[in-house]
Amino acid sequence: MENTPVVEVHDLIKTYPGAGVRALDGVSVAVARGSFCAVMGPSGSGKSTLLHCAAGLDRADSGRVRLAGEDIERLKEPRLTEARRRRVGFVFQAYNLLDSLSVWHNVLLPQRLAGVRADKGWAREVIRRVGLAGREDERPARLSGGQRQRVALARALAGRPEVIFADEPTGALDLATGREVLGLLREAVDRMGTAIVMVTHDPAAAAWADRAVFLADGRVVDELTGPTAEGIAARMTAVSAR
Ligand SMILES: Nc1ncnc2c1ncn2[C@@H]1O[C@H](COP(=O)(O)OP(=O)(O)OP(=O)(O)O)[C@@H](O)[C@H]1O
Repeated sequence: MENTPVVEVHDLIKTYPGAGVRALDGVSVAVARGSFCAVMGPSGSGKSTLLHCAAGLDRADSGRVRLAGEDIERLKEPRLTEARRRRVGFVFQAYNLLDSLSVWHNVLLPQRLAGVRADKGWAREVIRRVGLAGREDERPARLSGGQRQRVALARALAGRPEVIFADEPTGALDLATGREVLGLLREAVDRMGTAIVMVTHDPAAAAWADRAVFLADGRVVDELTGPTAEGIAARMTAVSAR
């Protein structure tokens, strides 16, 4: 079990209704437990579609999706939602916090929705780890972009997911704030053993990952292990010129 990839997709094909081209055209990727994988590629190459299908937020037309060894493409609702809530955390570019709730209640919301008893001690700990101890009662609207993304990360970590899917998590942040958030994602991998799959356009952000996978026209066309920002930028130029 320990050696099973935390995310494994095989030969995913997806076409959106009405769209002529395949958003995913036979994608296979495996992400090791406790590792950090960046997904890169030109606009429209299928990055978000891959993330959504791998996380069980959307269904591919065909292919296999395994989360922590469980075949999720066969699961019907509500079991798919349950599997997602049990195994997966999400961080989005737009934070997706509820302004009507405090930081504390935003962090606990996924567990409330799942109807499971929240681990409040752990929630306090992850809020501390993202640097927001003492801000639990505040509303997200009063926080900066970087602080809101820290709340979103605490919310993702509070359920002890095996993997966090992050879609452009630093896309709305300035450089320095983005770096702080990437440092926290890296810490979640190194200290908590959470795997992260992160879609990004930014080579400097992808360089925080252990591995970068490159998509073009719905296919995996390249990958780099132990990537540097320069190495990634060079590959991106090559991929975009295809
Ligand atoms: N809801 C949708 N309906 C129709 N077509 C879609 C939909 N979502 C994505 N597509 C198409 O699928 C392809 C892949 O899109 P996707 O958003 O996955 O790419 P991406 O690499 O994440 O792009 P970006 O970097 O611009 O976010 C594109 O051709 C896009 O136009």
